Amino acid sequence: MMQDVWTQLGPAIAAIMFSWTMYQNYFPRELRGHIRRYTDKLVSYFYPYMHIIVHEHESEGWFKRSKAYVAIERYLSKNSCTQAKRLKANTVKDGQSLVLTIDDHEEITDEYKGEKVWWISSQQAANRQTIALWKEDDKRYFKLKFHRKNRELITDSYLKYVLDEGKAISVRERQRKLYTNNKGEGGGYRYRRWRMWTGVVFEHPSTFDTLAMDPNKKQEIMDDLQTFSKSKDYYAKIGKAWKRGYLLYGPPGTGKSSMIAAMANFLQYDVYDLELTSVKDNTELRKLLIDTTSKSIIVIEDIDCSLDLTGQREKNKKKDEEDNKEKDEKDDIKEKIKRGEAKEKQSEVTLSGLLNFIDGLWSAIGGERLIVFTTNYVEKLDPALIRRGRMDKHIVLSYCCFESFKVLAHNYLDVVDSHVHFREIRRLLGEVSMTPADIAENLMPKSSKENADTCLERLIKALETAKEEAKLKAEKEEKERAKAEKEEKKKELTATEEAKNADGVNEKDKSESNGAKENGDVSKG
Ligand SMILES: Nc1ncnc2c1ncn2[C@@H]1O[C@H](COP(=O)(O)OP(=O)(O)OP(=O)(O)O)[C@@H](O)[C@H]1O
Ligand SMILES: [Mg+2]
Repeated sequence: MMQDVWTQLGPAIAAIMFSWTMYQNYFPRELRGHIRRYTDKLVSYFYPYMHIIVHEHESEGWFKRSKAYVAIERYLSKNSCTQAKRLKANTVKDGQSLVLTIDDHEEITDEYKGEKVWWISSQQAANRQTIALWKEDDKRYFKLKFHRKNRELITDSYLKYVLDEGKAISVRERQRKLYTNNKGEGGGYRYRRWRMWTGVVFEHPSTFDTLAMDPNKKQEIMDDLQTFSKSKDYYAKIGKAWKRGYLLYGPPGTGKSSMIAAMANFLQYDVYDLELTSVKDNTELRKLLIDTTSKSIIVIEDIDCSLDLTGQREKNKKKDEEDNKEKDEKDDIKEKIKRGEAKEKQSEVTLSGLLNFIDGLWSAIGGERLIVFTTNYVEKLDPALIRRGRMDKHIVLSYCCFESFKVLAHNYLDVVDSHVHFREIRRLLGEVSMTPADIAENLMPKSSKENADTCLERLIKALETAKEEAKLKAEKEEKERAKAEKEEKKKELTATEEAKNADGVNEKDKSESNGAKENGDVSKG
């Protein structure tokens, strides 16, 4: 039976193929175009579906894959595993993981607002007859098929949704990087631009869960970050560049750097750690800014040490003074060169250059960026640098409170909620200041024999020692203060006595001179 069917079908197929070849070879091109147009029209009467094609490579920039194609590929990878029978694996994250997507000529179904659409992955064979310098690959494309009645839904919102989702998946799954700027020396512009930032894989394990701080404050920061990352339209509406400045300040070891890592992990951002002292001048600073990508945190640690900002400001004000100083410096450098001990040239970045970096016209390029400054001495910074709008949120990270300690005890020792030593620790933390870094060091088991009890006991001892030291220091300071006060009083007393004596002498001189005057007058009289 089956054999009969094939026997009849064989010649028919052969005839169709023959006619097709004849048609392709002998019909004039223009005529074929007309025929195609009319057949398409005819088909569209009976066939209610429409197609949109997205090519892998756009005509210009042949070597670069189309961003839309890549986004669609990522979007489809969500459904491909469950629907497609043949999958294609692409490596991402520098070869560390695979993204599965539909293979050529596979079809998967998607649903949007209750309407069905179909995605087909296809390829068009390359023109093998062309003589080219490189071997031309087959041209891949995605074909989106949908019902005519959904035309507006698909073109107005579905395509945007697919692209946004695809991009979001790429961002979520990308290998995040930690960049640092290179010293801008040597080479032409191209060379320097190529190597403006050097990146390594960002793998800091700090998260908001591991960060010890007041839970309410922590939640507030997380909410702030979350709101920022979702406020693209809002920022556009109020006419502000989509960026936010954070100033983190507090004593060393209170978690400023740890918080930056936690922020990056929370928002899935890259980190650009900017070493200001290596930046040659304001122009290079601007180039560095332009070279950063969206969804990133630009960090300047210890901003007070990076530049002599107050000095720079005064410099601007007192230009004459500066000119003289510069001359002296130049003479000094010449002298040093003579002696062969000239140091590397210092950064010429100025406060106004930095202010421009934070909120000048160029800062809006790229969007979705956090700028974070850290410092141990907030009072040293120029108010212009940290005013709201530049540094929108000021966060103080301070000594460890009991709530912060509980987070550390949980993380380091798996002690949840309570322990017999907690009362004592709570009392001591109320009396003495210790940084989370010091607390953490005491809580960390140093050998396999140590357990939660021994670590907490060590912490109590350390807190008691710190309390004793603080007491001794306070006593010493009090003594010094009393001594200084005493000396001050003594000085004041001597000064008043000297003044009194001087007054006495003056009075005497006065009366003597008056006496002489009177005598003179009398003698005159
Ligand atoms: N709030 C905190 N929560 C959890 N761990 C902390 C905290 N603060 C400090 N630590 C621990 O102490 C170490 C040092 O902290 P970190 O480098 O974040 O301090 P810092 O404030 O940046 O100090 P510096 O001002 O010296 O740069 C971290 O590796 C971390 O283990
Ligand atoms: Mg730090």
